[in-house]
Amino acid sequence: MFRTALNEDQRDAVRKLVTAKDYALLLGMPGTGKTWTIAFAVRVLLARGASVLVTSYTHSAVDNLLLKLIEEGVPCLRVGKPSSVHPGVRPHCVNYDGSAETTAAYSELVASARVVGCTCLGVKHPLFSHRRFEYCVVDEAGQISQPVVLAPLRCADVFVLVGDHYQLPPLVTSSEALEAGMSESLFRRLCEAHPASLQRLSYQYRMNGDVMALCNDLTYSGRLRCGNATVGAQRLVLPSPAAIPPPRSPSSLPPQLLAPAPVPPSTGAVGGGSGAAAVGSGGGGSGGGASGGRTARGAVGSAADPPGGGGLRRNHHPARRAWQGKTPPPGGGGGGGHPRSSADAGLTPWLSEVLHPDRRVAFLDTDAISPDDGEAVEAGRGAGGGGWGGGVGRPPFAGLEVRSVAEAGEQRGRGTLVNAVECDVVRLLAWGLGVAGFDLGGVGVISPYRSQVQLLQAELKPSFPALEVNTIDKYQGRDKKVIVVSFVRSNAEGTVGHLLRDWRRLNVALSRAKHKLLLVGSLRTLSSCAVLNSLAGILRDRGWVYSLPPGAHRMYPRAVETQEGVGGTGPVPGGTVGVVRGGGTGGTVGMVRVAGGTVRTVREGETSTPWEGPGGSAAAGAGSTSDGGNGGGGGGGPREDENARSGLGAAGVQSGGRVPALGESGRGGGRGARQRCAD
Ligand SMILES: Nc1ncnc2c1ncn2[C@@H]1O[C@H](COP(=O)(O)OP(=O)(O)OP(=O)(O)O)[C@@H](O)[C@H]1O
Repeated sequence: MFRTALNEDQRDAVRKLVTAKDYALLLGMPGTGKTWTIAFAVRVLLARGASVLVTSYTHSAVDNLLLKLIEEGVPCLRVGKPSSVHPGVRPHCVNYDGSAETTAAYSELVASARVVGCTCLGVKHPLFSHRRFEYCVVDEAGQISQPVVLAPLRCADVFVLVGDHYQLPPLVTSSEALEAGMSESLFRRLCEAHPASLQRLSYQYRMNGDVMALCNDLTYSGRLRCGNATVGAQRLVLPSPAAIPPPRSPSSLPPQLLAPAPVPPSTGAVGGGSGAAAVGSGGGGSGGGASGGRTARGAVGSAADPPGGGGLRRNHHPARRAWQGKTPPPGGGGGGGHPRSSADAGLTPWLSEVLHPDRRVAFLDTDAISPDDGEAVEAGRGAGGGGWGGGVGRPPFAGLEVRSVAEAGEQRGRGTLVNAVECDVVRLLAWGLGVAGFDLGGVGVISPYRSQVQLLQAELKPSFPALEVNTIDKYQGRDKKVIVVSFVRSNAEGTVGHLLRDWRRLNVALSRAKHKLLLVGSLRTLSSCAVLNSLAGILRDRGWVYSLPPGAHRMYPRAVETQEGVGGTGPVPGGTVGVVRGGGTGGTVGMVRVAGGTVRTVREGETSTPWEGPGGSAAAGAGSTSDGGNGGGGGGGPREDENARSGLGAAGVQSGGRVPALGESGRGGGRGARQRCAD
């Protein structure tokens, strides 16, 4: 009867859901098949003659479930504006064909449907005033506030809440509402009050063994398991790894390389190379199979590291040479064969190293990139003579405050927080993946800060349109083969901010990658916060910290070139320049904060006039707190600078900053302010 094969946990879950007398709870860790299981349970209920209301907070979550049901041939009715509904579900929208010409006919459609899908807020539609269902299934229930979830629950005799309260809680921005406990979902409350009603799903089908081990160590205490050995062994496959050229010192770049070059295609091999067989095959790595991450730890630390050892700290150790030897020789591969100067000889081929398929998780530490001793600055200056965008302390934009990259990794404006060095590193990673023939549609770049997302989008999308850049919050429920996280925070004071201190946001960020997880940040800064220090400890223990060499973000000439053409798209409004930089290509780029927190890159020489460029309003994106699903939920998003957030309370960290183990309440976190400024 059913095509879906369930694992043991999923079978237990279906049993629990269909036999519930009043309610049941399903806690599904990332990628454990919640949608898969609910769809199965709904079909069982239908076979027993029941009716089911399928709901969630966002349109995308409702449609995700309906798509699965539609795929299985289940007749569904969708209530909601067709323009907000997934195209695959649209034909199932109520009265989509226009055949119901009267209100009575319209109501009859809803009254007779056995499976109806609608957002929680959509249930306020008059069509639901007389309609009752035997069951109501709420997906992503851990993210829905109590007043919102009550609306659909009152339409049914039995309800099922599905979620994971180890991921982000409901978004609440009002401090009054927070004090009243509104950031705690009903799902969480019931899980804690009535654990007997709870069924857990533990077998995940998303992350490879190393990514899963990281989530297990930090959040799930080893309870997350691989659904099968194939999932555990997944790794990046690069069609042409040898096409990644060797690094160059920016000072040695020949002038012809400073002209714009074609952007590598997002798919297909670029250049040749013979290293593919060496690095693209085999299912090695660790943590595969169905064992928990903790038990695999010892093995992971040794066997999973690429030959030559993982981790930056060992970067210059002779033992690493064997692995480095897999990268193309100087001048080889698809790098264009430009002659390398003697200054290039000792450079670490970090891009080839971190993109090596055996390195399935890596923290790329930026601390050595711009050391205070000026070493990196030396590397960053060079051809073009502009150094860091016209020189430290020399504002190229009259009347605008300038902060130089050399002074701090992060740059703050009023309401914005960006890190241009991280942006450069991410650009190189995307470029390297593209050069190696990887489809960039399989890459997601995420950051906690909306302004960093805007910077990344402005600088990366023109060159790499297939790449998806978004906030961590918006990525909940999503996955990609490769995930790159830009942490942003890098400062001498060790200030991390509320967004990153929320372990649930961190958990979401770490659990999105299927084949490769690359974390970009300042380990020194991040280690000053308890939760992130735990993460740093785990990464160090496993040998997954890779220290980027000085000047790393400027080493690969082709990628430096991609900066060209991504600058300003309109006149510069008044505001604060967060960062000014050059890169030796003659096109100095600056960051400008404009009203509403929107950040634009601009070119030297542009004037401070009101913004009229494409993309319209400077306030676009600011203050929006939902994914476009339903609105509501708490007004404008908080600003991203820490000052603006002060007074909102501590977010999501239990006493001592420890991440609560599975089964612990973590209530301190739940009561804390949720700073989803990124949304
Ligand atoms: N029993 C199973 N056997 C094989 N594959 C499965 C099984 N259950 C789920 N999957 C696969 O696991 C993947 C994740 O499933 P699903 O989207 O239902 O997970 P989820 O828990 O809803 O994910 P998220 O964490 O994004 O909410 C899907 O590709 C699905 O096909």
